[in-house]
Amino acid sequence: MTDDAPRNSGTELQTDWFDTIRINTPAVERRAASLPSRRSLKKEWQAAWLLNAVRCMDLTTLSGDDTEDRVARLCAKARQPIAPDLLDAMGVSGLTTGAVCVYPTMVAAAKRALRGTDIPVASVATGFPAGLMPLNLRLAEIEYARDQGADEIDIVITRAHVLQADWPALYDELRAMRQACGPARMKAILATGDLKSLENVARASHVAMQAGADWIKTSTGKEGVNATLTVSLVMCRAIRDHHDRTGIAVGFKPAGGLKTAKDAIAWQVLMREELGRDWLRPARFRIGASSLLGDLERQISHHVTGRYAAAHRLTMA
Ligand SMILES: O=C[C@H](O)COP(=O)(O)O
Repeated sequence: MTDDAPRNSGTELQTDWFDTIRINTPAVERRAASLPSRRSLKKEWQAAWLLNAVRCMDLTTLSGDDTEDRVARLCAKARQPIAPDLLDAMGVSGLTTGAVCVYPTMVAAAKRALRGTDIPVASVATGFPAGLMPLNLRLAEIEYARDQGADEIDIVITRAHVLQADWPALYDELRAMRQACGPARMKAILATGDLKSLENVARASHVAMQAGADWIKTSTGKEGVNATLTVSLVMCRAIRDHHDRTGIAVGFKPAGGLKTAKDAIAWQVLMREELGRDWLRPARFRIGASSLLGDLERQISHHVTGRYAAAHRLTMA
């Protein structure tokens, strides 16, 4: 999969774009809650959205007991996420996931396992998930992952800069990370569950985009609260505002807790309603998930065969 979105070269820090932002939290929460039911998808349309969720997925393993064998199995799944007979029945071929996402020391194994495909390898870095390491070491970790062959780097921001409203510190740090990424694209993980308010989510989103993040991502998956439709709505509106001001299209990645096909549909409805069809492509939308693929397979199998396949029939992620 070639990523056709131009890089986000960033802008100067522009705090006036967000420092007076106020968010009507109840209204945002009501809008977010309405999203899952906003589109009653007909059967064949629902199957198309399920397939789209697969091609936009960063198939992820970020566990302390990860091994090269597990990464190789994950990559085999990324190459063929849905059984060929099911795809044939739908007239689809060549479906892969959007990327594979691993720890830096697993990047080389992932690159080997994906040889011959154009599936990108994403690597977390910068002291994932807390990010509390000296900056020089965080930058070195980015460089290590890049040199191992990572095509995308998922960095984590320093939450304290947001909680203390130290926007220059956050911007400068993200600029340095963007520089360390070199040719690799940068996703900025905002760890929204740690940011205390929706205003802070919006502000951190703007600073990350101004600093040159190619995507903004909700969560590491390790916070107490990870991706929600409410924070995702706020981030998508920030993306839209940034695009209106600059013409730069920054991508969005919800991560952490997306487990079911219903989740995958709900977030795609959000993207369609808030940002439009162009944001339903892997270049601008990724779902960070370690177990979502299993339910997508089940639902796709049900769409094709009319029954739920037994677990052993599906090579779950
Ligand atoms: O993107 C990375 C997340 O850790 C995935 O979270 P999950 O394991 O809840 O799917």
